[in-house]
Amino acid sequence: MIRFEAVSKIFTGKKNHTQAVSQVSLSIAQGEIYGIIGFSGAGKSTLLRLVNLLEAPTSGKVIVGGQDITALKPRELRQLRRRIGMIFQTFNLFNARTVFGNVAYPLKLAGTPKAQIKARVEELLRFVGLEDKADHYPEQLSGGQKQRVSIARALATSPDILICDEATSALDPETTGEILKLLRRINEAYNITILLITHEMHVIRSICDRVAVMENGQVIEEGSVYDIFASPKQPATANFIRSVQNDQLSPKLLETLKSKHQGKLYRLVFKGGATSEPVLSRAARQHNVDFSIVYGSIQELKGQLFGSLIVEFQPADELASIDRLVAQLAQTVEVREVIDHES
Ligand SMILES: Nc1ncnc2c1ncn2[C@@H]1O[C@H](COP(=O)(O)OP(=O)(O)OP(=O)(O)O)[C@@H](O)[C@H]1O
Repeated sequence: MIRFEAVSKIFTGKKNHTQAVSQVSLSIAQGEIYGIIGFSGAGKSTLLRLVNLLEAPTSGKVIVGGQDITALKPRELRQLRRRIGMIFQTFNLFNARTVFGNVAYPLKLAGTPKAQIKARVEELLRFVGLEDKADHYPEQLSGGQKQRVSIARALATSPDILICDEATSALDPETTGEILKLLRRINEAYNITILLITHEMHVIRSICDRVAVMENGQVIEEGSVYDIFASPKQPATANFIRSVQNDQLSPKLLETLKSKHQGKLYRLVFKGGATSEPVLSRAARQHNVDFSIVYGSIQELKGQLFGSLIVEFQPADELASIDRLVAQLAQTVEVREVIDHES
């Protein structure tokens, strides 16, 4: 379906050159959900943009559906782009157009008759669960709803490939889960090949079939999600996976922590906006629970903060409810009780 053959991309500036993609060879089968991971600057976005020729390769071939796209004429390229939908972290909706207008846009460009546009847009809005929002403007929608609109727009011309550039990175955990479910449904219903880049390992874990790891413009490792996670071969892959998971405690450390803290231990994973809110102290006060932070880390990845804390909860008085506290926290952060081993 998509094949990169020894593809390189060099950006040439006035003073210096940047080799963003270096001799990449990869094959992505039709109907696969394929993830690309790697640290910032590894070349992921550039590789993605080569698939619809938003960037042209400096050398090598990009074959899509059996066609070498670098050899296409402008008209053929426009046709190719109709077969490839793309969604972004920032949604990239037209703010001055309604939801209907946004989804209809690519069909208008393709010269589709009005009645067909109406039927197709209504079908797509039903598919993404936004049939009642056709007349709304993007600013009236939540992040998750905006991403649904951009997905409907990307699907308008019935593409066989959907490219997702950090599509869930601006969303909270629950909305991320819903969008991932939708992507899975699209993949199954239409047999669309999905190529995505993300720095969120749980995205890879929950929907991808295979994954490639990039470093310095090269694909250093590639394989099934299970193999890459369970037994990374390259030290850089292991390093990347550890750094973004950042939450595996060694059994020895866990044992030490549990021996020092008799109360219930919970792991809280904060991401995005939740890292700057006093969610923990507020909820603990409300439910009369004392907490102490046992272990934790905060890291920055692609400009976003990710925090992982292990906290001990103890009732402050007879009105305390740890269960209610946990239920409240679970609305904004991931919460799980720390048991004997961590998976
Ligand atoms: N248009 C451009 N002009 C010059 N250099 C560029 C351009 N686009 C990307 N680069 C450079 O190419 C390299 C790879 O960038 P790319 O955005 O593909 O990486 P990435 O893995 O997607 O990173 P991130 O996760 O931060 O988006 C970087 O060194 C970047 O600065």
